[in-house]
Amino acid sequence: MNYQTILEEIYEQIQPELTKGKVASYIPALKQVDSDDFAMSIHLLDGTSYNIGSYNKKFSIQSISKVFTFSMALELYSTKLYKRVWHEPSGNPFNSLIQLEYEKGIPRNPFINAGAIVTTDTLLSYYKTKEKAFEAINNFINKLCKEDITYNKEIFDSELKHGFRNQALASLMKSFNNIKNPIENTLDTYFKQCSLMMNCEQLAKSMLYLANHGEDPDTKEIYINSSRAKRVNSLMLTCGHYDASGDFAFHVGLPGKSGVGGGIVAVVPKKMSICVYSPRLNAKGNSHAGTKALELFTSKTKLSIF
Ligand SMILES: NC(=O)CC[C@H](N)C(=O)O
Repeated sequence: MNYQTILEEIYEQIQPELTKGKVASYIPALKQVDSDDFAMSIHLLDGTSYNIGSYNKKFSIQSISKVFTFSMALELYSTKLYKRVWHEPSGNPFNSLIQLEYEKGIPRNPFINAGAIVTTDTLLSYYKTKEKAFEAINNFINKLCKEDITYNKEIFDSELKHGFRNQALASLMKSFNNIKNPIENTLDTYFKQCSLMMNCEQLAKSMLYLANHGEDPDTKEIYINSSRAKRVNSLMLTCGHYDASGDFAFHVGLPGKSGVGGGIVAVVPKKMSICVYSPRLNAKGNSHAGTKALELFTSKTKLSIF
């Protein structure tokens, strides 16, 4: 299959979609992007990669970071992690508080904000300080993408200043004793992981371990064991797009994870990983053109898992 030609076709067909949707503004610093931007990268297990658009441009990975922190926490805590965060779709927006009150502070899954905050809290307990916890997260991703990435201080500060809902989620969970560290330390680490900056090519490369049973196809390093890789992929499929996860599975048919920075990563098991970027979001907080581009990709290649 000629993947470069497929990317070129998608690039052409996606143009009318690039002006639809809205860039996230509830974190003010996220607004400072070229709103009609588009990029897509594919990384195959044999190391070959294909790119189109502004694939070298870094953006804030936001909730895509939740895939990395969940992988790390699962490796450290195994099934004990599920006592503090479940593995069911929430059917609610990513920053919703309602279900959390009913369900006594146990978030539905690690890919909504509440679940990701708990996951980060478990890493903080393990690494003891917020500096060491963030360093471990940053190093984990550096290793996966084989480059040193950094966080954007302006985006981090903006989220810290405007993250009222996340503070509410963390406080509510603390009241149920499901946050073990001081809230400010857990949120500091969570906001930093969200403000990590990566480009499409780096993100696609970083996801390869999930297309390969948890193992780096290049170095053979095992990041997570194969049954845990299965768990991460299945949660990406069922929960990776919040209350649009069903819609994403319906139209795209791949495990995927979005972030409000406009990125989406997707995994074609045993074949490749993909990243697409376009900052305008649909009503559910997922990249509008990014979702459409992935739908075009699986339609053209028949590489959906279904
Ligand atoms: N969906 C997202 O990407 C949300 C992440 C964002 N940092 C938040 O907590 O609101």
